Amino acid sequence: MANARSTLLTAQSLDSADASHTHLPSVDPEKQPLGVPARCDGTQGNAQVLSDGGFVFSVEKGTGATGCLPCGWQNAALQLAAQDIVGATVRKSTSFIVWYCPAKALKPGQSIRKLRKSPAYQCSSAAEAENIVQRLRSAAAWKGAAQPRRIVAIVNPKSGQGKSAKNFAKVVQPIFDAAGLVVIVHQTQHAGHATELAQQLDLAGCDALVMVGGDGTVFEALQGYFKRPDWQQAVKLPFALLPSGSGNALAANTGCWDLVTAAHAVCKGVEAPLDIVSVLQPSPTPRRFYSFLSLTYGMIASLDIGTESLRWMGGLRFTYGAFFQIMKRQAWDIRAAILPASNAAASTSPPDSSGTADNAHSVEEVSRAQGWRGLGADRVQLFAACNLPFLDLHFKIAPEAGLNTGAMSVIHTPRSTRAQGFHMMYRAELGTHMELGRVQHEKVVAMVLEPVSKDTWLVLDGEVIPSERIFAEVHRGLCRVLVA
Ligand SMILES: Nc1ncnc2c1ncn2[C@@H]1O[C@H](COP(=O)(O)OP(=O)(O)OP(=O)(O)O)[C@@H](O)[C@H]1O
Repeated sequence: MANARSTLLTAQSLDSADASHTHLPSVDPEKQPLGVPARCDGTQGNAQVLSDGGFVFSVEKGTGATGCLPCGWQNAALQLAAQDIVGATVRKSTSFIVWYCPAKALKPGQSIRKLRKSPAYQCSSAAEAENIVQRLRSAAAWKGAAQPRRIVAIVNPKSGQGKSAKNFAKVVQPIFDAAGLVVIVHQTQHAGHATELAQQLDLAGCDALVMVGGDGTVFEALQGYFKRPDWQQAVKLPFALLPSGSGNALAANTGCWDLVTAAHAVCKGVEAPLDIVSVLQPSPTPRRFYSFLSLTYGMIASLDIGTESLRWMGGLRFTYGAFFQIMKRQAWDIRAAILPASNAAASTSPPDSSGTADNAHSVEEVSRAQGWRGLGADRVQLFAACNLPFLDLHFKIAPEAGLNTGAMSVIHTPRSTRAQGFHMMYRAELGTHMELGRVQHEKVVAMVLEPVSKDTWLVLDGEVIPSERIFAEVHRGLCRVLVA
C-alpha cells in the first residue's frame, strides 16, 4: 500500500497533474516552483507550490510515511489540484496550513465544494512559511497578481432566516482571509440600503461585489449600479451572490449552491457575462428597473409574495405556496405582446421605447409592429419571463434560459385542474415540464405586458413592482457575474 501511494508523488505524476490544470490561474512562468523542506508530525518532506498553483507535500524516501490526505492524518503526503486551493495561513509563525475545497458531485451538472485544511507543515523559518503562503494565495486567489484582490461585500442581515451576518463571519470570512483577499464589509441597515450602497460606494480598485443575502439584495444592488453616473464602468465589475436568502436563484444559476462553493468561486474570480433585462414602466411616472432573473405574474408571483410572512421556513415556503396555489386553481387576465428571438433581426425594439408616457404604445399597437406578435393567451394561471433557468436553488423553471443567451424564456399555462397542477409540479422536479402540451414557451428579446387583474402581483426578481404596463428588453451580456 505504501508503495502504491508513493507513486502518487513521482515526477511523472506531477507532470501529468500540471497538464490537467492548464485552464487554471497560473503564476509567472519565469518563476520556478517554490519548494521548501518541511516537517509534518515529525515526517520530513518537501513542500512545493507547482507552477500552476497546485501544491504537493512529498515525503522523503525512507521515512516510511506516505499516502494522501483522504487516507487519514497519519499520512503526511498531500497532493492538491490548483483549482481546489483557496489559500493558506501561517500558523505559529513557522508553520503553514493549506486551505482547499474539493468538489463533490451531488447530481449530474451539480457539484458543491467542502472546506478542508491540510495538516500544519513546519518550515525552517518564518520567512519560508510566509513565502509559501503568499505564493499559494497569489496563485489560488489573485489570478497570479502580486497584490491581493479587493472585494466589497454587502451583507443583508434580514434575508432568509436572518443568519446572513453570522454565516458570513463563520463560514465565508475565514476562507476570504485564507485567500488573502482584502474585504470591505457593509451591512444593510434598512430595506433599499443595498441600492444606496451600490450607488454610492467607491468601487475604484475593487475586483468584485459580493452580496450576502438573497435575490432581493442582488436586485437592490443592481438598481444602484445603474443609478451611478459611471454606470457603464460599474457594470463591468463582476458580482456574486453568497446564498443566504430564501430563493438564492442567482447563486443557483452560477453554480454557487452553498456558501463554501460560492466563497471558493469568489476566490477564483472566474467571470461570465450576464444578460440584463431593462423594464420600463411609462406611467403614471416613468421609471426603469434592471432585472437579472425573472418577471412573474399570477401563480408564481402570488406564491412568492403571498408567503412573505413564512420567511422563517426558508426555501420551503415556496413549496408550501405552490401547493396552496394549485389547490386554489386561480387564473388571471393578461395582455401581452412579444418579440420572439427568431424575429429579433426584424426589429430590436418596439415602435418607441424611449420611456416617456407620451411615447408609450399600447400592447395592441406593439403587437402590430414588425416582428412582434400577441402572447397567444389573455388569461393565465402561471406566467414567467425568465432570464435565467433556476427560480430558486431547486426549481429549474426555464431549462432553455442561460446567463448570456440574449433572450428570456417566456412560459405560461392556462388555468389547470388540481391534477394537472400537481403533475406539472412533479414534472418540474424532473425537469421535463416543458414537454407538457399545456406549457407554452417561447424565447423572446422584448415584451410588452399589461397586468390586467389586480388581485395578484407583478414581481421582478422576487420584488413587487407597481401593477402597471411594462416594456421589457434584454441587453445581452451587460453585466458580469462570478461563476463556480
Ligand atoms: N436591515 C434591514 N432591515 C430590514 N429589511 C432589510 C434590511 N436590509 C435589507 N432588507 C430587506 O430584506 C429583504 C429581503 O432580502 P432578500 O431578498 O435578500 O432575502 P430573501 O427574500 O430571503 O431571499 P430571496 O430574494 O432569495 O428569496 C429585501 O427586500 C431588503 O430590502
